[in-house]
Amino acid sequence: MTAEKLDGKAAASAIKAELAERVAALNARGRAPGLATVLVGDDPGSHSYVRGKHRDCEQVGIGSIRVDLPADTSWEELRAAIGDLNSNPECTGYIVQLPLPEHLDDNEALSLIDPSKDADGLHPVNLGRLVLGQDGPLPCTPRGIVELLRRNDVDLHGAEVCVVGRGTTVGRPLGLLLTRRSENATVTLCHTGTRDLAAHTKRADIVVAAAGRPGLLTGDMLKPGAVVLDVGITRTDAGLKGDVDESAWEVASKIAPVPGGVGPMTRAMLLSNVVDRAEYLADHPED
Ligand SMILES: Nc1nc2c(c(=O)[nH]1)N[C@@H](CN(C=O)c1ccc(C(=O)N[C@@H](CCC(=O)O)C(=O)O)cc1)CN2
Ligand SMILES: [Mg+2]
Repeated sequence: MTAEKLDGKAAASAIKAELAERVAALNARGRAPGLATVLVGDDPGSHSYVRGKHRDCEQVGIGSIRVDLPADTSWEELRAAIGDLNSNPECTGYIVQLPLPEHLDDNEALSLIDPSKDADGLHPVNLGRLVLGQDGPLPCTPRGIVELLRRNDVDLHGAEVCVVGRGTTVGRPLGLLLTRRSENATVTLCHTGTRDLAAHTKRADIVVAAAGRPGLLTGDMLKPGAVVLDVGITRTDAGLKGDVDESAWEVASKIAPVPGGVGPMTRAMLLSNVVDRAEYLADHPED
């Protein structure tokens, strides 16, 4: 068996075309959305993701604001930059690019964002809303995974899903999303403390590899015909490496690879969160 590719690039382009129409309608109503990014430091990966986010905004007609701060930014300076965006009416949503440099705490920074402008769905209030099953912005990678599966007719209802990785941007919120009544999957959340990882992955209909360990998931760890989503991105001298080993292609039925799988969906879902929020504000001007 050679697995079929779950093409995140193609799905993201289709989503962006849909969003461009919604943005044009918002602009015509005088309710233009505006996304801002806050980037601290010189990490080349983060710079490339932020560049991509601004390019995406331009493609769909969303105005964007870029706040780049040096690696030695103090906590007070970061707090001031976030405060400025909280009160800037041209910014309807924004993100703080993660990870921040060592001396700044990611979670403390996220908690300073006005939850109503949290385009990443990572503010504690919005993660709490996800726990409670209330509407709100969803973290972009988990939302992108569910959307990529939906657009490729992969049924989640009753499916056994094994998520490898318990980080706050992917694994943990993905577990919450997949176990909502609307998705109805059964989730096993594995991590570095899991005793026998293969025993869990082998039972799963769908495996999401988000551990950041290149080649971790091999074909012999999969049930034949399983659907696999690779979310681990590691930059090596030989290029980008995902968590999924080549051998998985001979066992799985579908694979979302790195690059070209979940990554482009993460970017498209950020735009979706911004447009969803701008439409809500257009319909509820009193908020
Ligand atoms: N504030 C946030 N920080 C981070 C998030 C996030 O959702 N919000 N996720 C990741 C980084 N990220 C977006 O910020 C992201 C990662 C990867 C891609 C992507 O398109 N990947 C490509 C490969 C790109 C490459 O060449 O490096 C792919 O998989 O095809 C987009 C966004 C951590 N930080
Ligand atoms: Mg830090």
